Amino acid sequence: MKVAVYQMELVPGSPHDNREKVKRWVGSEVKNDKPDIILLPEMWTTSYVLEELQTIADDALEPTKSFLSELAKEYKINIVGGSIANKVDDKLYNTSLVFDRAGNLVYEYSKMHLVPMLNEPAYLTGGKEKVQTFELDGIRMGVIICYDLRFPELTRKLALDGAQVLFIPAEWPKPRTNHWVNLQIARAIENQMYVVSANNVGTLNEVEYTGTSLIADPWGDVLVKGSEDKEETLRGTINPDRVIEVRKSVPIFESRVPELY
Ligand SMILES: O=C(O)CCC(=O)C(=O)O
Repeated sequence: MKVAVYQMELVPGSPHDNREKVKRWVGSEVKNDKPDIILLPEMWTTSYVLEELQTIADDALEPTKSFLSELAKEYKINIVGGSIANKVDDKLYNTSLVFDRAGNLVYEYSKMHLVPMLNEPAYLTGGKEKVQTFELDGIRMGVIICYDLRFPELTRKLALDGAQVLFIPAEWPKPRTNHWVNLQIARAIENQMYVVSANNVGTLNEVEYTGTSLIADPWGDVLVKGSEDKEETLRGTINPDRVIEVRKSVPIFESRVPELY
């Protein structure tokens, strides 16, 4: 399964411009070498303009849900649509949308861990639904959003439910780059799964975002890593046999004793 990640520089506060950017990017990536699945960053329609979100967020996932569904259908590709600011009954959620090649919404997840360091709880509401895995082209996968990466029990739950691939849309700031990179590799090693992330780049309100999106394999080897400051595309391949191979050679899932911890 071929993956393309959009490490994107967002246009703050302009969902229309960001949707146009994504449309152009998908068009050119498909022409270059058609991926099976694409990944976008966190809050890619609006960027991190928390104070403006009440006016510019999607309304019950629209219009971005229809936009991504049409893109998936037109190009016959799977889309892990990063996440978007989503208003439901005046509450704002940070919601990820996943589409199959026919444009069907196969999963949605609202970020459950809100970031105190960025004052997110003052603006956003945490998702309350239990996490689930989803399947695309016969491969079981999961998605978490940015700060969720710091909670290993969340990713472990997805792995125990059969996920072989973890997607992470993010808007992760530069001062904590080492946490961003090392925690992703840790999640790949401890769960013996692929980790595929899309962070953004650029600066907003004096916060610099750190790029370094990556694709790590189930051994924890980084197959490809983005720069810290350039918009770019990362490409890699997911091979489910590699997950099985690694899980056989170091059988941690068989060695667990969860009744003791
Ligand atoms: O955990 C961090 O250091 C950054 C998290 C973050 O920026 C986010 O969840 O949007």
